[in-house]
Amino acid sequence: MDSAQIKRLEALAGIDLVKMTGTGNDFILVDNRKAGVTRELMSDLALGLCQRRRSVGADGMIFLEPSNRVDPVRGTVDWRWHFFNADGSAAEMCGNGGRCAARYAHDVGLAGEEMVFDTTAGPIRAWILDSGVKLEMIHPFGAYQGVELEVDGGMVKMDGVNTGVPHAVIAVEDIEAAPVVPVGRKVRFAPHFAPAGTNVNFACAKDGELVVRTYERGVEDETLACGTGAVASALMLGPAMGLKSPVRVKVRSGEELKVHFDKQGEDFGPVFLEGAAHYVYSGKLNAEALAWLHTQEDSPC
Ligand SMILES: N[C@@H](CCC[C@H](N)C(=O)O)C(=O)O
Repeated sequence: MDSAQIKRLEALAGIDLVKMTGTGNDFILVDNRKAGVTRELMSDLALGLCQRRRSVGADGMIFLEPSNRVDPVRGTVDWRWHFFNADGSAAEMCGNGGRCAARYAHDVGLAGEEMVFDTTAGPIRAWILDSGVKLEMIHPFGAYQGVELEVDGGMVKMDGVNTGVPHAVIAVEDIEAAPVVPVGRKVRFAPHFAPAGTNVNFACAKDGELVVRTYERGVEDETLACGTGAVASALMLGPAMGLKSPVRVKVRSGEELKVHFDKQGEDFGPVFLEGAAHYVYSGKLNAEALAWLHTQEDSPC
């Protein structure tokens, strides 16, 4: 990133930021009606602010804007988002970010307690509940079973499905010992999934729930939770492991998500994701939060 772009980003100093967490997956949110961040700055702003220890730190950044679209199936769309992973890449959908953004949209008056918002993956219906937020997900697609890939000389078998973003799901016996980062990263970048890549989940059934750990694309690490990953794992492994809808999914933070579906043959029926969405803090952007970008400037040589 050149110094002119960093200056344009620093000129956003003073805009309001909110930090939220959805079961340990954390996000910076911006009400873009007030902030007015232009589309061409969003990815770099996300990259700048999501850096942990040197900036705000988050798994992703979300810009919320009003919408005037009417969806033929889900009706009036209240607002739309631009979602970015911590590495600045745009993602089509995010389950934990979706719950956080829905609560924030409600609180800043972009929507009522029931709403529809637009993502790149399609419109999502959301409900604000006393216990958290519930999302009606997009219709999952592209399900596959039994794909085997060679990783470090051994074969790794996986199922997968797109629940808004692509997910591979690997069943394991011992979730604590699951090689989430070393194997997850190799599967995520495997030529089989190129060019989009995939998120990679490791899951096992324990005490009547599904325990899931996720290597996230765009964060390029294990995160404490992944909503679309919880949904993919519940859909692909839940029934085979004897877990009925709603499947309770325990994520790496130790918190729980609920996945509702109605599997009839190949069809999953309407799919819902339910869980917590909490505020962490609200503040104003300080230009110094982007200071670390200066050390990343393109070198002339
Ligand atoms: N954490 C999210 C998924 C965010 C997008 C993902 N990293 C991707 O690029 O596919 C969730 O809760 O679903």
